[in-house]
Amino acid sequence: TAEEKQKRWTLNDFDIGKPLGRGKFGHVYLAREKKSNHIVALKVLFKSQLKQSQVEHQLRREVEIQSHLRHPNILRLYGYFYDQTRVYLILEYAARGELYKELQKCKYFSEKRAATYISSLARALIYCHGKHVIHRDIKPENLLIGAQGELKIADFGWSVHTFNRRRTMCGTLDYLPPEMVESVEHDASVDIWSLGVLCYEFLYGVPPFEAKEHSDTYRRIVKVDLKFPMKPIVSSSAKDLISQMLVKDTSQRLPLHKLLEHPWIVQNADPSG
Ligand SMILES: COc1ccc(C(=O)Nc2ccccc2)cc1NC(=O)CCSCc1cnc2[nH]ccc2c1
Repeated sequence: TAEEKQKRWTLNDFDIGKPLGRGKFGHVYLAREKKSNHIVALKVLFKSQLKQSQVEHQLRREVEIQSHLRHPNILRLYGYFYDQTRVYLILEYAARGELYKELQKCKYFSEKRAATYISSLARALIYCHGKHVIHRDIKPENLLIGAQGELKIADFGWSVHTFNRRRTMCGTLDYLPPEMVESVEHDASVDIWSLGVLCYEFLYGVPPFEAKEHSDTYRRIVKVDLKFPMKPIVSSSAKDLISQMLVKDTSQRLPLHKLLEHPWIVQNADPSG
């Protein structure tokens, strides 16, 4: 609400619960806001670590970006506060946890589940691109599952406004499109490539360009060395969609709104997302 928006939060406003995980810059705890009993995830970041990694400006930009994003498939950042030594992010709590753990457990997803996830992510990315935000780091580790089974894009550690594109290498190579691996200018179409990689991994349980060595993954990405295994059985319609997203020429990648009209999505995605 509006009053929650500008309220000055302090640690005393929350009961702290179990640890939810440990990020690069700090720990995340389940927490309950005392007055409303609202369950949230409280991410604690150490100022000292932010300073030594020179990411304070990035955190400020991210909080700025997040405060304008409202979408059912994007994890909310409700607010933040700080004390002498720490910065606290008040984040939405995704009750069904981390997607990559679910993917490890199931090995791979059914076509209906994969299509439902991909279409909800496409709608979230269309929303972000409409606000000139490209995410650039769509991978299973950055996705959480809400109480109704809906997917939430959860980590904006690398989202940037399209006008100030940066060429930092972020995390694993598997999800990076050729133009980022070759470190040339890139735009919102990087998210289409990553969504194609994600769709492949949802259906096969491994990313399309996986290789033992980084150098081999790099070679496979820039060559777009896309192969579909015989197992598990995947419909040709799904392969057709993936082949239209994993295209080297960024202008030839299937636009996100066209993805939502693709037969595989129309026939398999649950509209409620
Ligand atoms: C909108 O989201 C975020 C916004 C900002 C940042 C962030 O740390 N930015 C940063 C930090 C330092 C330097 C620069 C930028 C992180 C997130 N998101 C997460 O960290 C997701 C997991 S924490 C939440 C959460 C929820 N629900 C769960 N259910 C199970 C586990 C779990 C875990």
